[in-house]
This record gives sequence, C-alpha cells and structure tokens, in this order.
Amino acid sequence: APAHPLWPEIERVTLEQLQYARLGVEGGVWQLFAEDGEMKMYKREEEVDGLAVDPLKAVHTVKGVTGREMTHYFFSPDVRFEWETTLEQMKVLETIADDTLIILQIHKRVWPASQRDALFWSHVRRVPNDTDRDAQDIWIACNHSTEHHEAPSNEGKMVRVALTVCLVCQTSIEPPADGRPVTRDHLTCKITYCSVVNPGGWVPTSALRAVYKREYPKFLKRFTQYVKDRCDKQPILF
Ligand SMILES: O=S(=O)(CCO)c1ccc(-c2ccc(C3CCCC3)c([C@H]3C[C@H]3c3ccccn3)c2)cc1
Repeated sequence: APAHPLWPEIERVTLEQLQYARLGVEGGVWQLFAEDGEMKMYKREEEVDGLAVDPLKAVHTVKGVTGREMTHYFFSPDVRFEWETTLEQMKVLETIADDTLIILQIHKRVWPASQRDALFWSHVRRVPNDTDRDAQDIWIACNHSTEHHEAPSNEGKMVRVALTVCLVCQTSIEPPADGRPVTRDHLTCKITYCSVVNPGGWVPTSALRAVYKREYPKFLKRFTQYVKDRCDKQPILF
C-alpha cells in the first residue's frame, strides 16, 4: 500500500463506506423521496448545529455496464465536467496513486446558498466478493473531505462543504444459454450511491432540502446515462 499519511484513513473510510452501502435501505429509517424507473432515492432527515445534513442513499440498476466502468468514470477527473453540471472549477491537488487523488472542486452557486467548494480525497478500488465466490468483484469509489496545504480553508471567502460519498457497484452476468460470448446485453450493474454533505455554513433547511430533492435525482440519472453512452459499443472492462 502506498506510504502516504492519509493512507490509513483512506483504507478505513473506504471499507466503512462499503459496509454502510451494503446495509441497503433496511430498518425503516430511510424515507423514499424520489423514484425514476429502477432508481430509488432515500434520505434521513438529520440536523447538525441547526444545519440540515440529510444522509442520502440511492439504489439503481443499470443494464449494459460493469461496476469497474461505472466507478472508473465516477473517479476520473478528466470526464467530470461531462456529467457534473453543478461544477464550476476542479483541480487535482495531489496524485497519491493512480487510484487515489486529492481534488478541490468549486461548485456553482445553488440559490439560496452562497457558493461552496469541496476538498476531498478520491479513491477507487476493486473488492473481491467475500460472500458469493462466483459473483463478480465489487467496485467502490469513495470521496471524503480532507485538508490540504494548497487549499487552506478560505478565511471568509467561500464556504467549504464537508462530504463523504461512495459509489458501490456489483456486476452480474446472465451468461447466454448457447455458450456464445458475453455481450453488454448480458450485463447488469447494481449501484448504491451514498452521500452525507454538511453544507459548512447556514442554508435555510427547507431550501436546502428542496435543492437536494431536485439535484440528486438529476445527478445520478445524468451520471449513469453518461456511463452507458460512453461504454456503448466499447469492449467490456470487467
Ligand atoms: O458525488 S460527488 O463527490 C461527485 C463529484 O462532484 C458530490 C456530490 C454532491 C456534492 C455537493 C456539494 C455541495 C452541495 C450543496 C450544499 C449547499 C449548497 C451546495 C450539494 C447538495 C446540493 C446538493 C447537490 C446534489 C447533487 C449535485 C449537486 N448538488 C452537493 C459534492 C460532490
């Protein structure tokens, strides 16, 4: 494992997020707030210091792509502006490894909130499926707020959000009966997207919840469609 001071935290948070995502939406604590075809979005209403910090969990099933492809495009900074419509600026501050970056993002102003930025490490990893041997490996991408000397907290300029986000993907293959090669028609990717965003500064709770309700479904729908379009007619990456 790379000898970087953040590595123990990256390892711990990534595996914690994997377990958290795999809990699914049991227990009746999750409120379904948006549905679109296979995509179901749940939230829990929580406040920290009077700020709405509503954990979000979305489950979705996408045909024709693998978990490796889905998490690759989620992780890759090179394509982020192609699907992240709320992004204004992005800078890779540090490349810790080819699967681990530190990124500074400035998001567009989302009325009535003032403009915000996010500084986080971003990591993607394949996790062997420990429960089901003949299942495909699980892929996880995780973004978690961090500090960095090149992005000092803004001393009053921009509000910095704190976030922990994960995208966990499990691919299944329905093999063609007659032993023909596997094509994208035989692929199904089950996705769990989890996010906890602390807005970092005052936003009216009702307004923030309205923004979440509008932005998250749009975001996940657009992102998954982007990956399907990118992968269509391309060789499958397992
Ligand atoms: O999954 S990622 O890592 C993808 C890489 O970009 C991610 C996702 C979401 C955010 C984010 C950052 C700021 C806000 C708010 C807080 C107060 C005002 C802005 C929100 C809330 C508004 C919700 C939202 C959800 C989805 C997209 C945009 N907006 C979300 C950041 C990163």
